Amino acid sequence: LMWRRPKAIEAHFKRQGIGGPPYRLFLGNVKEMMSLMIKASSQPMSPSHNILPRVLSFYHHWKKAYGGTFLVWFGPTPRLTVADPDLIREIFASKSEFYEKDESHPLVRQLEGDGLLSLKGEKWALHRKIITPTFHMENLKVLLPVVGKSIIKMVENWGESSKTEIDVSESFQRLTEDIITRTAFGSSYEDGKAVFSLQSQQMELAADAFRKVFIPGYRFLPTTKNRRSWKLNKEIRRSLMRLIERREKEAEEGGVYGEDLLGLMIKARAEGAISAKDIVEECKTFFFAGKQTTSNLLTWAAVLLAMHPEWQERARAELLGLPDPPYIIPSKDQLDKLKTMSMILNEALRLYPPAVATIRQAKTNVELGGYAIPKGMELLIPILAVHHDPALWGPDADEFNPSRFSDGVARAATHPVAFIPFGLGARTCIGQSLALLEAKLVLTIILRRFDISLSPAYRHAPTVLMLLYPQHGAPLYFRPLLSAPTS
Ligand code: HEM
Repeated sequence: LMWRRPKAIEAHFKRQGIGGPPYRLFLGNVKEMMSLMIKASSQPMSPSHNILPRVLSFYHHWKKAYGGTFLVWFGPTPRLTVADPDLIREIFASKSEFYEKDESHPLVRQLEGDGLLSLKGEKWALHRKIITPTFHMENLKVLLPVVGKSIIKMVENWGESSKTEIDVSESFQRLTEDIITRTAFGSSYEDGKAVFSLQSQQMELAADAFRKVFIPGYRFLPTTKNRRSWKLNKEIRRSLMRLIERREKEAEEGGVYGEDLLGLMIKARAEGAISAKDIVEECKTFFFAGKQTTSNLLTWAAVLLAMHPEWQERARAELLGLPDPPYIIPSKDQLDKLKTMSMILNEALRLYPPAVATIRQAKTNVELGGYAIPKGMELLIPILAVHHDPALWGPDADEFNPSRFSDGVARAATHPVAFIPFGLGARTCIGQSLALLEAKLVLTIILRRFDISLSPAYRHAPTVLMLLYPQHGAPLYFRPLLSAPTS
């Protein structure tokens, strides 16, 4: 009980040499955090990659006074920030049995679904086991030609005038939505598309509500938007249930369930392992976890290539090694060999990680790198801050330099756990290889056809609303290359 009292918690950590901004009644440090954030996002920044002060302004601000590990109050909830890679390794990997996911905000929960991202314990382990084969290499391989076609369709009318301005953050969202639909629903792509289009509307409503999260009780008011959201939810559930039943019948008749997410889960349901509601929630989770993350990576990668033409040239030069004719969609093996492309994507993930932070909760009293952490304590891992730390990455930490990855990910920094865009350990991102393969394919197809540059309308303003995204969009110019493939 003692841990519930702010002064006692502050004293507990003070004794261990950990400070932080002082607790204030009810709001904790939320007021200061909000004003730091509002100030940081009130205007675009210079086109530099030193984005920590703008994106995680509270961490940047208090780190100067209290060091990298400090106590901060999200209202009545204390969180300990942990940016030391040795401690991060303990939390995610070597002592992960002492930590679990935190309870997410009900609005976030509604967005992300009650699936793999938030499940705990045995239920999580079971679902992870059922779902993992969705991402087996064989499945990804057959996905590539189909995905390649959607990408080519996307860029088909980009080069109509000599300079076409495209807001890539929107185009990439539509594309990743298409890809995640194929991964999740396989042969039922068309029906899946209808479900995910409802889910997309639902996400927009929830994101809107999320912005108003500081109005207590807001989501319980029967406002027009909330009523729409309830209706959407019901519709999503109903159409998914219909789809599940149809696929079940097909499987009974044909004997195959399919290796897509839906097929694997329907099989598990037939074996009595999971319920229909579990399937609905996992579909939501996939949509949430797979769509925005990957489209944000693609957006920042395209912006970085536009800002750094010398790396654009190097990436394009590497593509000359792919077999002719260039409009044939490259295979997984060919994409795996694109070393410069991998380095560029890693550097994009380092400087602009779509997931800027994550949280864990101590399941028991536990010792973390010499600190005594009380049961229930929340730990905030500021992924973005770790990725920008000069102590790990050197004095050029804020510069775009893909070469730092030339000897592999583990050797890019002074510590192998300095690079964690997909998390680490048992709860590492399940979609990592899909995301990277997808990103490589998209960039390959684009770089072969276009020169990318910033539109004069582009304003550099990375910001965070759950994920890292460009506050004012990402308008870029795509100039067709003379030798671009014609098909
Ligand atoms: C560039 C793209 C992506 C990034 C940066 C990313 C990032 C992450 C991170 C950091 C985590 C760990 C969260 C934590 O430890 O608290 C995670 C977990 C997860 N990701 Fe991704 N992700 C990406 C793409 C995808 C895709 C394409 C999918 C699905 C198709 C996906 C599905 C998931 C799921 C289901 C989990 C939870 C895994 C578990 O707890 O067992 N992600 N992701």
